[in-house]
Amino acid sequence: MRYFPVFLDLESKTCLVVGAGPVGRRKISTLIKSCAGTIIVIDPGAKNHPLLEDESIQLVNRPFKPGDVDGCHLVFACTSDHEINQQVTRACRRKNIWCNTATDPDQGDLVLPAVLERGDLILAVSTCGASPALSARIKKELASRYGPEYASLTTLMSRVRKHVLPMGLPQEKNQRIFHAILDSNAAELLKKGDRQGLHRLLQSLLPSGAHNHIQEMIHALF
Ligand SMILES: C[C@@]1(CC(=O)O)c2cc3[nH]c(cc4nc(cc5[nH]c(cc(n2)[C@H]1CCC(=O)O)[C@@](C)(CC(=O)O)[C@@H]5CCC(=O)O)C(CC(=O)O)=C4CCC(=O)O)c(CCC(=O)O)c3CC(=O)O
Ligand SMILES: NC(=O)C1=CN([C@@H]2O[C@H](COP(=O)(O)OP(=O)(O)OC[C@H]3O[C@@H](n4cnc5c(N)ncnc54)[C@H](O)[C@@H]3O)[C@@H](O)[C@H]2O)C=CC1
Repeated sequence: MRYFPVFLDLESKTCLVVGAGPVGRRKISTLIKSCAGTIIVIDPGAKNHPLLEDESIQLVNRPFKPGDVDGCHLVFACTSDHEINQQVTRACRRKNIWCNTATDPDQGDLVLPAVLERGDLILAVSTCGASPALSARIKKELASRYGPEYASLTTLMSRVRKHVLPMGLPQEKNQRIFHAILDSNAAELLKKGDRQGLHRLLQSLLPSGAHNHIQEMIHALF
């Protein structure tokens, strides 16, 4: 495997995006959504884009200088100028800072996947730089297979787990319960908005000790 797949917790981390064109803005948008701490954006020509008005953004309207990477945990070089992106990656390398580059992936430390977000279910597709168009295509296919009901299914499964694990059943029994829900039509019931159907389904699949938590498990899923 050319790259190590991972999900980063960026809360309270400082991230820098150099270049706020369409490509840089895609990175900024994901950073805002994943609650990164401070997001510094450097671009001499950054226009008044609504994205850049987010309170987590510190916009710097001038060209990049190597010292800009100081104190950053993660840096994105997103200008369309290879030489500038190389200056960014070199500055990061000198300071051991993780760097992504939009123009010369091999010179950076990480590449970004195409991301489908369904609440806490995140489907990320990468071709390790081989074909971003293929990643985007597969993401689109996944979006039609895994609709918005999968955000609710993920919440439901997390709540079921939270109630079932403390019951102290053998691990195989827990596994059987979780897989039985996933093998059922739970996703379809969520999609159809069939609250009573889901309640009945959980009653038939969960151990009786968890039955008094079913209301709580399905709360606000519809
Ligand atoms: C290596 C990587 C570096 C990185 O940015 O981390 C990189 C590099 C490059 N992309 C280029 C082109 C395109 N990139 C896209 C789209 C996306 N590119 C993304 C990631 C990555 N792009 C990383 C590898 C990901 C992987 O391997 O899967 C996505 C998944 C995520 C994101 O950017 O947030 C996002 C999908 C968003 C979505 O739909 O979800 C399209 C769009 C399309 O099809 O519409 C095109 C045109 C079609 C094509 O060229 O395929 C070029 C050539 C530019 C030129 O021609 O000058 C380079 C440079 C090079 O390859 O040298
Ligand atoms: N990784 C990816 O997903 C993709 C990467 N690309 C590559 O990414 C590059 C950037 O794409 P776009 O955003 O469309 O380009 P763009 O040209 O629209 O935006 C680049 C931004 O960088 C800024 N910039 C220029 N010099 C700078 C400096 N010295 N310091 C700070 N900012 C500076 C510009 O003002 C501009 O706003 C393209 O050249 C392309 O090769 C293209 C498509 C997808």
